[in-house]
Amino acid sequence: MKREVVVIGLGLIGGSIALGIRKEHDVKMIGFDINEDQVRMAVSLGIIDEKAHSLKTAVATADLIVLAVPVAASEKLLTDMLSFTFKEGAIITDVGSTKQTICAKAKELQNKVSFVGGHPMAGSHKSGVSAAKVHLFENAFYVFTPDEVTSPQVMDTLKDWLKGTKATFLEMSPEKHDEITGAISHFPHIIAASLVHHVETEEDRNPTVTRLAAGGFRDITRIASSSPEMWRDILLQNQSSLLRLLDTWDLEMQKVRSLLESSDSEGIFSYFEQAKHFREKLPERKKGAIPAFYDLFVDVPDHPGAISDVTSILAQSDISLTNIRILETREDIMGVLRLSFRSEEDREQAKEQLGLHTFESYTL
Ligand SMILES: NC(=O)c1ccc[n+]([C@@H]2O[C@H](COP(=O)([O-])OP(=O)(O)OC[C@H]3O[C@@H](n4cnc5c(N)ncnc54)[C@H](O)[C@@H]3O)[C@@H](O)[C@H]2O)c1
Ligand SMILES: O=C(O)C(=O)C[C@]1(C(=O)O)C=C[C@@H](O)C=C1
Repeated sequence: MKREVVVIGLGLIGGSIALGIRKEHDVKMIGFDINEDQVRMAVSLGIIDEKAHSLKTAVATADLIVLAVPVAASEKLLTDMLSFTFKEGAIITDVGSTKQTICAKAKELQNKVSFVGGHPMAGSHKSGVSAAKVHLFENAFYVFTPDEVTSPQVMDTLKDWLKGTKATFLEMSPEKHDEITGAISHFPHIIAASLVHHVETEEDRNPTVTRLAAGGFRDITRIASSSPEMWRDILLQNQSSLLRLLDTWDLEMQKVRSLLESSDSEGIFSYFEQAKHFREKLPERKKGAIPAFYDLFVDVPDHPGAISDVTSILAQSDISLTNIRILETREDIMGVLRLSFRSEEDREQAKEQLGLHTFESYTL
């Protein structure tokens, strides 16, 4: 009999985790989602074998249960599970971007089943199972938040289940997790959304502002296209860290204001210089707060056929693209193509091949 895995929430992350598990384990993959379209899509993409008609029944025989729903829904599902029965030795884990509330709630299940909080720290602004990828977490950090009752055997079993994600596992307390992700993930999402609102306000004075909003603005606000439901829940569950970060952010902005008010040329230069140094010291190959995909930017002349020239070169070299996007940043002169690859190796190879055909390309 095959072992059974139940994934609750068949979206970007649930789908990618299911694919990662399937890569290394021959299991019966059962999916559950309140959105029937996502369930149908997950079946047709071969991500799950079948849908769970009743969550309670599916969970009762599962060896592994993965909660991959927005964090408030995870908290609610854990409450529902207080009346469920579980197979002996079963493990529940979640993938939520916050850990304290969920882990505290899961403690109530402690006498029935093992729970280990988890957070694969890579993703995308895209939602839904159609965006799921087996490589999504490759090289990313995957944080676990075991507690004092979690046995080493449970941790080993869970890591074995998830080894197909090719992520780097690490452990920390739920409190530390929320403090750190508050600073490097949750707060930046607030800033991205605020920047978009800021420009929207500016539109009243300057109606062309959105048409001209290009390069830098688009880069820094990509994550403002993420799921509002997911981010509402994250903010509410990491309220105290985020309120503290809003205070320190106010101080940061006051620092910039005073440099500008005093026309402190040297101070303004070193403000940017120090940020550049710190940014460049961040580990490049790891996923996480920094690019979730291996992107390459290619300058393309504005003439018909230029894009197909680029894709043909890649096809001839057997390099697969995971995404291609035209960035309208340099109207009428030169366009920029953003090509996304599955791995660093594919990106390097693409850069080399395009270079041989006089296409200039660069990474950010
Ligand atoms: N998107 C990211 O970049 C990212 C990265 C790491 C972790 N996470 C975390 O992963 C979780 C899922 O995020 P996602 O990006 O996959 O979202 P998603 O919107 O792609 O998928 C979530 C799915 O959960 C389903 N769902 C919602 N409530 C449910 C319920 N009560 N029962 C069953 N299904 C339910 C939705 O219908 C949807 O299909 C969130 O907790 C998020 O914090 C997200
Ligand atoms: O790349 C993105 O779009 C993301 O926002 C991914 C991101 C992040 O902030 O890095 C978002 C939330 C998750 O909990 C983990 C990863």
